[in-house]
Amino acid sequence: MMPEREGLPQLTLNTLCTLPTTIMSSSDNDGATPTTASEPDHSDAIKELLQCVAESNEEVVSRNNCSGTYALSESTGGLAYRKAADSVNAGWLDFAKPVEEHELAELVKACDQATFGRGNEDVLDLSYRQAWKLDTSRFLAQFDVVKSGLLDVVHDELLPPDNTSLKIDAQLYKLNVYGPGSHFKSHLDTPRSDKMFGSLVIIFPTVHAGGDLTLRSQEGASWTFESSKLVASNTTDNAEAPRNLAWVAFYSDIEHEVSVVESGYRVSLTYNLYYAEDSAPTLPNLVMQSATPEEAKLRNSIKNLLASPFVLPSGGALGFGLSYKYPIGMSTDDVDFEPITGHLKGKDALVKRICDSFGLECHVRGLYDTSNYFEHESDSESEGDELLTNGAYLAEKTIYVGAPSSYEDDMVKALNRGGNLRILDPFMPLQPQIDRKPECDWWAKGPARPVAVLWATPANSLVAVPSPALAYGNEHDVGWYYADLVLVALVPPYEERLANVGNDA
Ligand SMILES: O=C(O)CCC(=O)C(=O)O
Ligand SMILES: [Fe+2]
Repeated sequence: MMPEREGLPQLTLNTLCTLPTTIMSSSDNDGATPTTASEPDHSDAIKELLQCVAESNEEVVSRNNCSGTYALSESTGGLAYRKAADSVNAGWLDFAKPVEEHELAELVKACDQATFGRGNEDVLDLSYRQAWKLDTSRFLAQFDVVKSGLLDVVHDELLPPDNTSLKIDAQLYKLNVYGPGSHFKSHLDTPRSDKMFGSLVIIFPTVHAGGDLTLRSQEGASWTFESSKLVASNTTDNAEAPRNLAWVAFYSDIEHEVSVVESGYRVSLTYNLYYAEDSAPTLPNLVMQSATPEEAKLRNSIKNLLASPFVLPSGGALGFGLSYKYPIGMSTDDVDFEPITGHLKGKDALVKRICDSFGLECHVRGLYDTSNYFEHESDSESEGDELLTNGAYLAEKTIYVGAPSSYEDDMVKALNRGGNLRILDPFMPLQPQIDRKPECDWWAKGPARPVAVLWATPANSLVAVPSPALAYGNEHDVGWYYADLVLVALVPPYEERLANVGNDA
């Protein structure tokens, strides 16, 4: 069942990184009291260090796709399909040889119109998507994605280099045919599991024009996969030459669209890419061998931040708004964000790798803020001895709130659980910590610990709540949604972290 969450106000955290006028002083201050205006003010220095991390993070270009071609042979280009759902009559196409347009028109006759997911339903809207599809129950392709070796390339290009035992499970999803006028407007691919990270499309060699796939990164950069050209090189000339299919894999939360097919037919297979069940966690402290200059700069800027005695002298946390979105199960039970920590994508994985190398403990968390939800004053006492406090939290699990009437109690209680962190005044992130000497075991049971959080890269938003109006996917699935999350890197007190920061491994 879909949780009722639409009633929750969406807060913006634009002011989250605003620096206060009073801040803690250097390590000789035990952090118990804010400094006054007469004491040295290091806020500009800290601001600059944070700015440098944010800027170098923006400069890092991490891969969100990979692509190529694959030469078909006699036994890998065949496609059998049932002519109708209730018919035993089958059609046969061999893409290793030239395929005539009328054969593809026959295939289209066997297909259904492709729908797409909008909110909670599959809709047929030809202005948004015009294409045909066959479900996997209706066709059999000779092409074997595992034997092709293609997943090994995807593994090398899109999975974190420090997670060598992570395997890819590719699930065949649909056969699609795009004919003249077909297209698919901008969308994200619907998440179908918390293990799903990517999409793979293979395009068979057929003569067609248009139907290119454009991907748009979060940073606004776009890249076009001209599949029509990649397969054209050998669809027109020598009938005997080996024929290549074109393939592309990308993170499925990347916005993408298929341009209008101008002529001919574009036949594709789509796969959903998952982390295989037995995937092992990330290896700690593995150092990148081939960091790009931008990656090295990011590492250096984080190092400079940690090496400053003015930055979180008694410890705290660095917060990084993640660049990618991650699928979360739609459930009335709490869903743990922690497994995502070992499955970060691209640039997000890089940030974690750098923090790991400086000995910072990293966790993916959801950012929730109750400070503006409720009218009553914060710090209300409730059952037991727990102090329930309104404010911004880094939660280890999703917070499910039931009926609107109980938002307040449910949210505040759930957020004040042990394992969560309460951000010390998010609008004054440099305030000294309440606890002078934070214990190492910050995730131990008990009420949420207050912690000073510096935002190295801004949080995009609070944990995204499912919003049907915004959810456009390739076929709807009620079970999952994409969430905006944050990476929290726990920063030990200045003296304790110095050894690791000095270590330039
Ligand atoms: O065919 C393509 O290139 C992409 C198709 C697509 O985005 C989808 O099926 O979700
Ligand atoms: Fe898609």
